Amino acid sequence: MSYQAEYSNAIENPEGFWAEKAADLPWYAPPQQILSTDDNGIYRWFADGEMNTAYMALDHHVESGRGDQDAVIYDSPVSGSKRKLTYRELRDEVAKFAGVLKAQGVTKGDRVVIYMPMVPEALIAMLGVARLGAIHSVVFGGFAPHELAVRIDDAEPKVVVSASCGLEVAKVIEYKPMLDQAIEQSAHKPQACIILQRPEAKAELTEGRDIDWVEAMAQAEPADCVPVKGTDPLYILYTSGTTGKPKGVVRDNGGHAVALKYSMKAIYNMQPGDVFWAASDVGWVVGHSYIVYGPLLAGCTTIVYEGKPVRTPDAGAFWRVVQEYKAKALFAAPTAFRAIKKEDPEASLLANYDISSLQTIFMAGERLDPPTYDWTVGKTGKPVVDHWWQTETGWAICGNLMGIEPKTPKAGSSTLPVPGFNVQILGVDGQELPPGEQGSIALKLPLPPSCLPTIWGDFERFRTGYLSDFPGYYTSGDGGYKDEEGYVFIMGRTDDVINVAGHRLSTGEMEEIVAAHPAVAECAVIGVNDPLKGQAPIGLVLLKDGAEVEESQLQSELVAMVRKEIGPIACFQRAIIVQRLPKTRSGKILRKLLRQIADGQSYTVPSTIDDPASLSEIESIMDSHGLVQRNG
Ligand SMILES: CCC(=O)SCCNC(=O)CCNC(=O)[C@H](O)C(C)(C)COP(=O)(O)OP(=O)(O)OC[C@H]1O[C@@H](n2cnc3c(N)ncnc32)[C@H](O)[C@@H]1OP(=O)(O)O
Repeated sequence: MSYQAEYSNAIENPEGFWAEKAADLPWYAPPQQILSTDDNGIYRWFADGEMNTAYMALDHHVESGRGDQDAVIYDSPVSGSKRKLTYRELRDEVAKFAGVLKAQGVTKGDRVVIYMPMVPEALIAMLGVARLGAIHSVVFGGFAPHELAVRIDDAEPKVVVSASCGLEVAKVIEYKPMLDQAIEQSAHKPQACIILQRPEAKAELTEGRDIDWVEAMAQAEPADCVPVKGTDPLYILYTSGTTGKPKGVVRDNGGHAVALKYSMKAIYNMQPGDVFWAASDVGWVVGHSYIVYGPLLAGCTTIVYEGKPVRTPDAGAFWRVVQEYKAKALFAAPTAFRAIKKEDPEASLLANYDISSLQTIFMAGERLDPPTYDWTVGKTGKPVVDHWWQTETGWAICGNLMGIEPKTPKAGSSTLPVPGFNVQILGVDGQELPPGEQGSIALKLPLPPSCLPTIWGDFERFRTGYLSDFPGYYTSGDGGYKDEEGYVFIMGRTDDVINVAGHRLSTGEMEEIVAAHPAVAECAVIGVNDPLKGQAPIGLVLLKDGAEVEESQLQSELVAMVRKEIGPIACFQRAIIVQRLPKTRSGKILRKLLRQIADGQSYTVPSTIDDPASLSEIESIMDSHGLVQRNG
């Protein structure tokens, strides 16, 4: 089948196309209703199908003879441990953990928050929740207590699952005190917390609320899979929006399973039994889709890696893991390869390893810049596939379909739309733009299976945030263009969301934190180009009249505040004092112009500017602080 035939089939006959893909999964009752609309008027997939995602990902494989195959390989250079679980072992652990949750009263539709490091128990917890037809919400371990509290209040979990600690390079991060602080801050109180004690730190358990993972598992009765409808939620995953309140992206069980199973073959060219490695974290959508559900639904072996691309112990870490487990596909964010390139520019450590099992390197999570693309292709000799997707979709919108018809790649492009996604570049008037012209990237409805049907508890936010800019389309929030051959080039966000080391963050939220400093009258936080992390946030701060504070003192206080409220992953390290911020006559800060100045790009002064002199003024302050990049 050619790419074109597959793509046209999915767009022209979506119900037939996805009915066929759904038939590739073991439903309890196969869906008769393939595409329908819900009470909000949103397209939904497989509404009347009956299924259980954990059954499809585990029990089904054991029943069909895959029980002795490795399901999960855990490799943790930071703790010095390795462990393998077969499909049978994983199924049994998951059934027992589902029993632990059931004993706490967790039933279908209940929420369970999971705040865990990269250990197999994180997957066991996720799949255990899915087994009961409950809804998990995994919170990335790099988030601070405040972020966890916001998510606890929104998801209102019956139970929280966590660990005593996470392990970063040469440091132990105690999770349990952060969980305690979060629960103290949140209005909603979970009735129980299940805590995995790790040898590197022992957590104090709160009497009457906290339960020891090992003790609970020892007493647990395995629980059976609970059937759910295709449209019942499997998980909520929070992602940054333009304000401080994250958006709870809701993922259906049915569409998710169908899309991920399809993607494992079509995009990643994986067969049952192959080893797939997504070097991400279960706290991100890449981790949900391609550390946990995609590989397991497809009968592959997945690698859970608790380490970094560098410093664990060196920049050969990725090549070592590929060699040791014969990984066929490696999926990571471009920032990981920039980190390797920085420490080992000639990739000389690669010569120590045999990476012949590796067929393709996949990258996503942020824009893949052409120098990183060229370096990775040049040094590894492997095809590199840049693919573009979002937490909201759960899988790739554009990519190079390695299992259908690999296309000639173009550096800077995520190749072509994936079957099911009708990708269009729209101008401000909603009209499709010709090749080469940059505009908003919009997806014509219906979206294919797995894409979000709502924001948890806030349909209106979903409607206004995604569906109201261009009627009949989903607005991605990313801008870009297509070339004459239809290749899609993603150029970056059109809103105030930034991407730091593959972590999607809100500058609006950082502004709220910075503005809370007693000396700050007003501020703008912008994302500027960063050679390692892709983007980095910087704060431009206007002091209150009479406020007396040294710039360096203010900077360290603001850095500490952002770190405390959001977490270390915000990488907020620079803040400078300015005399005024460039604004329109109606008082809107010209953030895009500030970004262009910092990135050394040419810019057009808008006719609506209040005072054009404010631009040269701010440029000279930013320049004097080394915050203006000189290109070329
Ligand atoms: C396609 C849809 C999507 O976009 S899904 C999102 C995909 N994104 C990803 O997979 C993320 C890719 N990025 C990474 O894996 C890391 O950033 C890599 C490249 C490995 C670099 O790691 P690192 O050197 O730690 O830098 P960083 O910027 O990530 O971390 C900054 C500070 O945060 C800390 N941190 C990080 N992770 C955790 C964690 N799980 N728990 C606790 N702390 C964490 C780091 O230690 C670092 O702290 P510090 O500032 O040094 O004190």
